[in-house]
Amino acid sequence: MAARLVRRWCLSPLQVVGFPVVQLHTSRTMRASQKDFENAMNQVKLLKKDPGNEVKLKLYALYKQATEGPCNMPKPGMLDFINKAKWDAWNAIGSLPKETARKNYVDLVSSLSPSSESSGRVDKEPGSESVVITSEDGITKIMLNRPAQKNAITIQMYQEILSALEATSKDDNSVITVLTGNGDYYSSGNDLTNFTNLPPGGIEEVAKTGSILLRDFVDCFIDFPKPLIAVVNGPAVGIAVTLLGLFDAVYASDRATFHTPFTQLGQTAEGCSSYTFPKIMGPAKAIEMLIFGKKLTAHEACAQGLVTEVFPDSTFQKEVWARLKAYAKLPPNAMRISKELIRHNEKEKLHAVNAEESTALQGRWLSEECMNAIINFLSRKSKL
Ligand SMILES: CCCCC/C=C/CC(=O)SCCNC(=O)CCNC(=O)[C@H](O)C(C)(C)COP(=O)(O)OP(=O)(O)OC[C@H]1O[C@@H](n2cnc3c(N)ncnc32)[C@H](O)[C@@H]1OP(=O)(O)O
Repeated sequence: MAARLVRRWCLSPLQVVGFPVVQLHTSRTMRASQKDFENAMNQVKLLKKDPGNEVKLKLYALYKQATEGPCNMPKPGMLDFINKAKWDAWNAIGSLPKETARKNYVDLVSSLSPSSESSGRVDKEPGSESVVITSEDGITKIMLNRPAQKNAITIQMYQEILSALEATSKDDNSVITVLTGNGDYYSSGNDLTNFTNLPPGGIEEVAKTGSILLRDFVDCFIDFPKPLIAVVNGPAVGIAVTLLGLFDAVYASDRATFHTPFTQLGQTAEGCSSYTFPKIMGPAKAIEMLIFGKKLTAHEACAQGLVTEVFPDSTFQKEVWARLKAYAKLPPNAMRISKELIRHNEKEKLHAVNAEESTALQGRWLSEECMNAIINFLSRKSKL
């Protein structure tokens, strides 16, 4: 769903909002600035990189102000996420004169033009896939690969990770499996735009299918039969943190942080963390994280038992991969049977917890608290 949203924006923000270009040819007396405005609109279509939702909302708002004046449209409903974010952006401009809006639009587009694009941030993506799966020396590496979006997990990525885990659990050449992130983040958790592209069944359908996918996804971690290691290369948020309670070892860079801002998002714990976190760190510390959204440093998470070991960022990759290569040479069947012995008594409980958490979230995703939080994120009124 997120990919679809981005693709829609990438075509052109103006195509998304459905404006016919001819609408702009209005007055001969405004031709000079009108021409700049039209050129700017064409430049937007030629942008090589998606400028991001915040900029696109600004462009949209300035475009509307420049062509129609102040926003006097009725406010879209709560569930109409995208139109509500656009309405908010346009309405926030107030009574800015049309000509100023036109000039601001032209200036903003020029700051995004190809020359400034080339001096901007470059994504270091080794491939275009959002999840990259590689196998070497008995190690299957599942790497989240959306560094520009802080490795936020889209619906498609959940499905790809799930399929990769299923395949690697049956692959005799794969001894240990690693989940990691490309770029500065491990993962910013669930992609918040997963909830914004509404199917015909509306938000209820999104919540229902999301809850089923979440349950299947987490079940796969509960049942994974071989050693599962998290290589936490940077900050982790939401589901990227909670799942760690189901891993067999968690190695973290000292740059990593661990944040579960569920309450702030109007949401509740998932990934079995309502059970694993109190068990790992005791209820008092688990509640600080899962209810109050306290962010832990890597060393704090290690002291609480969520992280196995912390490494200096400068040597993190080298040290961790050297260790994992050695572990992958250990007898695989002995490791698998030991894991089964350690984990099997908990499995039934974990599946029941996962089912409960997924059902609770289905309800949360329909709540006003959650919708407001997502709208706020999309319109960038607040950051965590
Ligand atoms: C099947 C469904 C299962 C659902 C399971 C439910 C899980 C619950 C959770 O995981 S809750 C956690 C959700 N995550 C968040 O709330 C994090 C939101 N992101 C942020 O707060 C910030 O982006 C940040 C703190 C992670 C990083 O801030 P920073 O200022 O360093 O960077 P930017 O904000 O500019 O981010 C760069 C671009 O990345 C996009 N992005 C980052 N995280 C997400 C995300 N979780 N969802 C969607 N998009 C995300 C961000 O929008 C920027 O994109 P842009 O350049 O296009 O604006």
